[in-house]
Amino acid sequence: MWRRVASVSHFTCAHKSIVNNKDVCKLKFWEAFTTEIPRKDKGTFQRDKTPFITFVLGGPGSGKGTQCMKIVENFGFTHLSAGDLLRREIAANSADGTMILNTIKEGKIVPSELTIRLIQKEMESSDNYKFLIDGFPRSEENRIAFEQIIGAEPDIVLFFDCPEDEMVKRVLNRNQGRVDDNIDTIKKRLKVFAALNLPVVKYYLEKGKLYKINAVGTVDEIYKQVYPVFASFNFEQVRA
Ligand SMILES: Nc1ncnc2c1ncn2[C@@H]1O[C@H](COP(=O)(O)OP(=O)(O)O)[C@@H](O)[C@H]1O
Ligand SMILES: Nc1ccn([C@@H]2O[C@H](COP(=O)(O)OP(=O)(O)O)[C@@H](O)[C@H]2O)c(=O)n1
Ligand SMILES: [Mg+2]
Repeated sequence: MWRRVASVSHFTCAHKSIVNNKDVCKLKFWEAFTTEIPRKDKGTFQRDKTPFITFVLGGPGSGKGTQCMKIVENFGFTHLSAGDLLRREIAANSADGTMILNTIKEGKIVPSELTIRLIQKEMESSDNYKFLIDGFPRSEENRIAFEQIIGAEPDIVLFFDCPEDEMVKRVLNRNQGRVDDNIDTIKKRLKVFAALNLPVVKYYLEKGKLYKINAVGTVDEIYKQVYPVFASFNFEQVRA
């Protein structure tokens, strides 16, 4: 039913980045990573165990998590939401739990090393090689620290472009009991998004890795823009 569309909104041949990631495979993290992970894909996508990393960016309520669930369902990615990993630390009363809670309440960014450690742990314990890293990097500092600690860059970056009033409406209706889904914190998060996250979006636009998605419309309408991005890589489809 789905067909690859010719006008995928990207700014370069995203396959080009595969070459980049083969280079970073020489780094320590990926050496350990790739030797431990058996290939499960049978598709035409040839990466020889090299991780395929997608960063998923967008303001609060732009629909990142919702679209990630659909990508997981269709293309068998492992979804790592930075926010969910941080909230799990709070729920587990970990040593950093209180600091994370206070940071999230203020709509600020948790120190990069901590968030990256959580992401790295999940990646290393996964037997998948396809990752959606949702809500990360939230700042240039996040981005640079990931490159330094993990030694890799994303293959592609999705950016869900959504007007502020729509994001506010969605967050206020989210009803997940989150401490940051109130109007005061949302205002702070939107400011942080504009000041710290949009420069990251610009960086990946200039690098030719960005796929800008119009995040206004129904979930299915938005996914019709997302699907062809992944279909173009010929991953084995879990469900059509
Ligand atoms: N296209 C859409 N139209 C209306 N509501 C949406 C849409 N996509 C997601 N939502 C709802 O908006 C809220 C925020 O979505 P979510 O995926 O959690 O966004 P994010 O992870 O970017 O903060 C959720 O309640 C979700 O069900
Ligand atoms: N890379 C990240 C991601 C989230 N966070 C914190 O976690 C909060 C919630 O992130 P989230 O990704 O779950 O939020 P949504 O964009 O999904 O609404 C952010 O507002 C930050 O306070 C962070 O500090 N660093
Ligand atoms: Mg989310």
